Amino acid sequence: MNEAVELFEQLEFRENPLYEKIISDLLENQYCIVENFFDLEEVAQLRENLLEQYEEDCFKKAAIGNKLNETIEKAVRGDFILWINEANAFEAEKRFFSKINSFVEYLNKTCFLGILQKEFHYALYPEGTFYKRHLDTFQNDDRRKLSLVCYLNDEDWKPENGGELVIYKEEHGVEVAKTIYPFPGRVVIFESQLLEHEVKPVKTTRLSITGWLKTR
Ligand SMILES: O=C(O)CCC(=O)C(=O)O
Ligand SMILES: [Fe+2]
Repeated sequence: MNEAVELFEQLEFRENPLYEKIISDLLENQYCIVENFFDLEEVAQLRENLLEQYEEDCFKKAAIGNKLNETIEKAVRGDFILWINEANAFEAEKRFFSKINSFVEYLNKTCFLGILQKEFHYALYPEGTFYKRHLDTFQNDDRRKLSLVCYLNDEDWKPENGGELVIYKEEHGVEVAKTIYPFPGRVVIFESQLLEHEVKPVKTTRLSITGWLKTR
């Protein structure tokens, strides 16, 4: 790289307190909860996009495993998903990706994680559905490094609605369960290959975007 450009890039780098907090939480706990990563206006627009496409029948029953190993298994997960294509994204989705991309760029500058790819899908859990305890990595694919879940529920979403995310992790040799409610605007980030987790049965339709930051 040209020296002037390199110097400019160094000068341009600004420490971001929010991203630094996420990174230190991830290093310490393997997961991190970020409140208001998206504001309620952004959440409302993404929710609208989700529901419109759901009503147009664009969603499909989520499967277990990747495309080489696809089995629909209602006993394991009951959500419906739609992959989001960044190349022909709606306005709200473009803003979503620009926030995600800025975070990824920061990660790559500061953590050498080598995130080169990402994939995100909308998810809708109808009443009565759940996702049993699992790890977000497939037998034939270990490229997923970080899982991100962005909740798109309504502002008046209540804990009685169920659908908590429970993350299982080891602390001082014992397993502890961390219960995380899907409040709107909240984003949960965790190490895809390390932390098992589940979605408890949902009592009211539960909306989210889930995605993975991947190497290669
Ligand atoms: O929606 C959540 O809280 C977690 C979803 C999940 O574990 C997954 O899609 O792999
Ligand atoms: Fe998962």
